[in-house]
Amino acid sequence: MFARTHSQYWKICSSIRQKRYASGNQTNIIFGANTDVGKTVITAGLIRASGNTSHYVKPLQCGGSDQRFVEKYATNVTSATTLFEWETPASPHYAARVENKPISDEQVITSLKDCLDSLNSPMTWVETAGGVMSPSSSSPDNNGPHHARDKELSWGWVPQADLYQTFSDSMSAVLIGDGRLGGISATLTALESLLIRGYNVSGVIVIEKGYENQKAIQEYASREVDGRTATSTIFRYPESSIVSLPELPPEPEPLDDWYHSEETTKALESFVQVHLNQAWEDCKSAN
Ligand SMILES: C[C@@H]1NC(=O)N[C@@H]1CCCCCC(=O)O
Repeated sequence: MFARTHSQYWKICSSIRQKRYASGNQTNIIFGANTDVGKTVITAGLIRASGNTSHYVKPLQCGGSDQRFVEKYATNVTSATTLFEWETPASPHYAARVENKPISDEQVITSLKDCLDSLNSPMTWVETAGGVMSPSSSSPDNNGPHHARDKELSWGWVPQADLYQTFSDSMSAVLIGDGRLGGISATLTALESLLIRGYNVSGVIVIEKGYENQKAIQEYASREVDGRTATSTIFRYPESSIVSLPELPPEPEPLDDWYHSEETTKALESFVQVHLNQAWEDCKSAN
């Protein structure tokens, strides 16, 4: 299943890799352990922490506008773009069907590639929609044997981890974990889904909700596997790879104080400066 998706876009992928490495640009892809875990809040925080030359891209948006949130809270963002949007706040495959607005895998990948080619920035942040295995947008053109399909309509889709797999070795992945009860399992499941697809996962960031989920994820990743710690096989810097952020204030309170707090600022700045940059070097040298 994965090999087919990969080979389908292989040519596009190679050209992306060559161009991105040649220009020294770094592209990060943000995945979530689930929807509503704080992907956009953290992406805006990472952009705030990464200086003045960051671009934000949201390929699929269903209801609301994460782009507007990023523009509001990360005022240093150089550009923010949404590629495809639907009004229905639901899974992209469902929103596409109910609004009769199909977008195929190929359209998403080609449009994202064109967008990345047009940006000349040291740092780009691509935010996925929902969780790692949440569906892509559906389309009658998504009709390969690997597409999940509705029998009557035949508008197929793939999990987003498969959709973006073509970028797995040209982007550095960051997983936003789930701080809720049940979030340890959701985060570890999402992490494994990314790793088996070959993504370079540079770290996991969790907004805590009173359950110390980050600690459990770090403990699990640090256990011994075949005489080595699991963390050392996944993350180069185990201590700084799995990061926790303080609980968010209750809605609709603004997030300015949360972003300005020492705990949030320090955690995100060190993640961007030390960890992500190193992860990116690793990603480059592996190619
Ligand atoms: C509704 C939200 N809007 C958006 O742009 N992303 C979210 C999509 C959530 C998809 C969840 C599908 C699932 O995994 O069940």
